[in-house]
Amino acid sequence: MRRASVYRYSLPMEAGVVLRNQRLKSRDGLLVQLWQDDKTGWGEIAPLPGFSLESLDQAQQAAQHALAQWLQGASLSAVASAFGALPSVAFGLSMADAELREQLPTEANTRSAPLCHGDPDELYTRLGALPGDVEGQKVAKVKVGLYEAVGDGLNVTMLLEALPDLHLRLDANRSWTPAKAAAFARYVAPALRSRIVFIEEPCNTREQSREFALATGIAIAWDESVREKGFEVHAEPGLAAIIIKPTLTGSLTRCRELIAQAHRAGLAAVISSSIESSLGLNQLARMAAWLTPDAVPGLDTLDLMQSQLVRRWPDSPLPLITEEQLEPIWQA
Ligand SMILES: O=C(O)CCC(=O)C1=CC=C[C@@H](O)[C@@H]1C(=O)O
Ligand SMILES: [Mg+2]
Repeated sequence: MRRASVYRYSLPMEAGVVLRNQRLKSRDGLLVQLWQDDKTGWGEIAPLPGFSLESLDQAQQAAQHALAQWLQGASLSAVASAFGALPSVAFGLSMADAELREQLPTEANTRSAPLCHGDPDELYTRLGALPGDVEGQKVAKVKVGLYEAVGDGLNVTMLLEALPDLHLRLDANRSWTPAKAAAFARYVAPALRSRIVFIEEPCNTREQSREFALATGIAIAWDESVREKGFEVHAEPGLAAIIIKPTLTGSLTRCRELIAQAHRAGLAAVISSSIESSLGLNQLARMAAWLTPDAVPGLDTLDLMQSQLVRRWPDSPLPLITEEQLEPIWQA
């Protein structure tokens, strides 16, 4: 016997979370729970405002339609894979299905790359205490491109000089012109550059980012590009990794395809958050342990929220909203 429930959640965010010039006051999304005989599985469908093209209402309609088909006996992974245009729905349904069918291993990699912001002294203490990854490397992530490029260069230099075993991932979200990117690099000594694991999308265009990598010796990673029409994974000089945000990318099958392509091309694949709740983040951490065991995932976004949802994230002090506190908005 099959049963399904859909829940809608709205989690208050910390004041001041701004995404692509838009203040995000709450993170809104859906949880889907499936039952079949004595088994159950959860999935999260949470289109990210400013990034996802689908709205939450569209996602909810599509999810309910798909679940109705599943209840009639259709395979959910086949139905989910058909939602190419609604990646958040494809991802959430495919994860619920994978949990139900016990295909998603339970071991999780919750040791993600910390997102660095705020007071430098606090940052040194936090990064100094950071455990190493499988290769013993300490990896943290710093956003750049929000203020002056020269300031970013100085800040990165300060961190790398203060912590000799630190490796940094940087993320510019395509915000630099070639001149600004060059100004940044001028303030990072060549000897320090190899400890920049990569910088995600430094420039406005892919071509400019490639030129930046070649000119500076600083490796780059594709993030936004991975979700653009016609993108194909290829090894390229200066390219170190692709970033995969499953909520923005699609079904588990689609994500696995991209990860396999990256690995075949000799690139790292980094699973990263689209600011999911603690339930979604836990599932991403399980995906990371399973499919990208050599890459520390980018999942340090729970602190942007004021509570956890259904499943706890290790060591998080945030209060938990439990399953019993959720009211289904749809059941069949
Ligand atoms: O990749 C990570 O380590 C965390 C996720 C992260 O940085 C982001 C998630 C979602 C939207 C963006 O603001 C941001 C990004 O720019 O990649
Ligand atoms: Mg980014």
